Amino acid sequence: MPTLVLLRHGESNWNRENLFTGWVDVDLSDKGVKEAARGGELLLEAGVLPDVVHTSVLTRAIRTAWLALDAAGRTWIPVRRHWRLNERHYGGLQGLNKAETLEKFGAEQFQLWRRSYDTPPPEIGVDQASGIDERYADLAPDLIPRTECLADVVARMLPYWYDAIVPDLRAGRTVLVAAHGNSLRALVKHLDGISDTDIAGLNIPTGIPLRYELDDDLGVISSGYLDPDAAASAAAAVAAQGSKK
Ligand SMILES: O=C(O)[C@@H](CO)OP(=O)(O)O
Repeated sequence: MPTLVLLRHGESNWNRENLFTGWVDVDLSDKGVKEAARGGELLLEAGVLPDVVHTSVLTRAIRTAWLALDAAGRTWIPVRRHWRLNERHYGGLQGLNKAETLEKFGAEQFQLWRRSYDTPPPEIGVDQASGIDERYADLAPDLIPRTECLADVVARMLPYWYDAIVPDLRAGRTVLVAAHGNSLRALVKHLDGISDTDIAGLNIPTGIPLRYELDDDLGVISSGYLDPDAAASAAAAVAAQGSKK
């Protein structure tokens, strides 16, 4: 029975400061480092030992994967990284404070940009796009986003799911995916068949492994956080981020 574990990176320095982050390569805060290690301890305690890990190309997910695997005694497993697991590109909101953005544009516009399925934030200019970062040097310029809504993330994430993650699951491996709030919301939407409307209410907490047991056709048999109480309160805190200065 294939097992898939989704792990959002630990708190980043910009999560701590309540800033929209997206593709900006922000590192973990001290609390995030601890959360990542705790995530690995939860894996160990639950006997969920990954055989392979997939991460985005952003430092906060890469470090989280390593810290969690270190705590679980699994640093030696194969690692694959891909930009398709990156956080949603937040366009012109990147670097802005969430509470100030809510105050300036109002709750409705804020929620549309932040959680609607198909309304992207304002686009950034070509010169500001992440193509200047060498980790994206081999990417066709057209593929480098200048903003994304969640529908865009689903569209760019799914090819990696089918091409790289599904084969590992079909081979019977326990697969860890260390990624981001919105790239994981896109994956959970796909796995659980959540509607375009209902996905607005789903928030993923930092550093708490979310385990899926899948059948041979990769349908979901069961899923749950390894620390459900902590996950519920942390997800509620993510949902409320607009009101936190
Ligand atoms: O800023 C971001 O990139 C994301 C994740 O931290 O934020 P939000 O939860 O508001 O989509």
